Amino acid sequence: MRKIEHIGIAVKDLKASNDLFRRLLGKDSYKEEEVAGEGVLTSFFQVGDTKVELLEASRPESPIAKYLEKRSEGVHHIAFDVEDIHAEVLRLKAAGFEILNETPKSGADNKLVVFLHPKSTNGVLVELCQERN
Ligand SMILES: CC[C@H](C(=O)O)C(=O)SCCNC(=O)CCNC(=O)[C@H](O)C(C)(C)COP(=O)(O)OP(=O)(O)OC[C@H]1O[C@@H](n2cnc3c(N)ncnc32)[C@H](O)[C@@H]1OP(=O)(O)O
Ligand SMILES: [Co+2]
Repeated sequence: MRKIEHIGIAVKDLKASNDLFRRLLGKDSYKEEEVAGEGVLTSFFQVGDTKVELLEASRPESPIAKYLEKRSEGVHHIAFDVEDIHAEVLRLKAAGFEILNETPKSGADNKLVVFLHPKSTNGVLVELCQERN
């Protein structure tokens, strides 16, 4: 794990939350991107060498929709930047962590991503991100 790549925040209304974070951070989002496979609309703010990722559900069965059915808006996951996502999956699996998708899938912002189940990570949903070449 090289650094925290982003903090994912589940929101109900991406436009309203973009405005709020623009006022909070004093800067605009640098990218909005839909990840259809994940059922999310994302918006990214650069903060030093890490990012805030706002996430709105793009369809009812999205993990974000399910999350918001049970909870209020807020921090949804922590993403770590890794150099070799395949090696990290093997390392973490051997260390006893539950990997939700052993085969990396396409994420936002030109990444390959893997998620770990929060029950094996102290209740925090963890995402691994590797920059696509
Ligand atoms: C990839 C695009 C983008 C990017 O960065 O590039 C993203 O970040 S997309 C983010 C959205 N996608 C995901 O979150 C994918 C991984 N998530 C999942 O597979 C599910 O959400 C899962 C397995 C974490 C939970 O799904 P499930 O259907 O099991 O939901 P439950 O409500 O039944 O929860 C079971 C259990 O887990 C706890 N939980 C659920 N979500 C979270 C969370 N975000 N953080 C911490 N804990 C979470 C929930 O409280 C339940 O615990 P329990 O003790 O049983 O109540
Ligand atoms: Co994320």
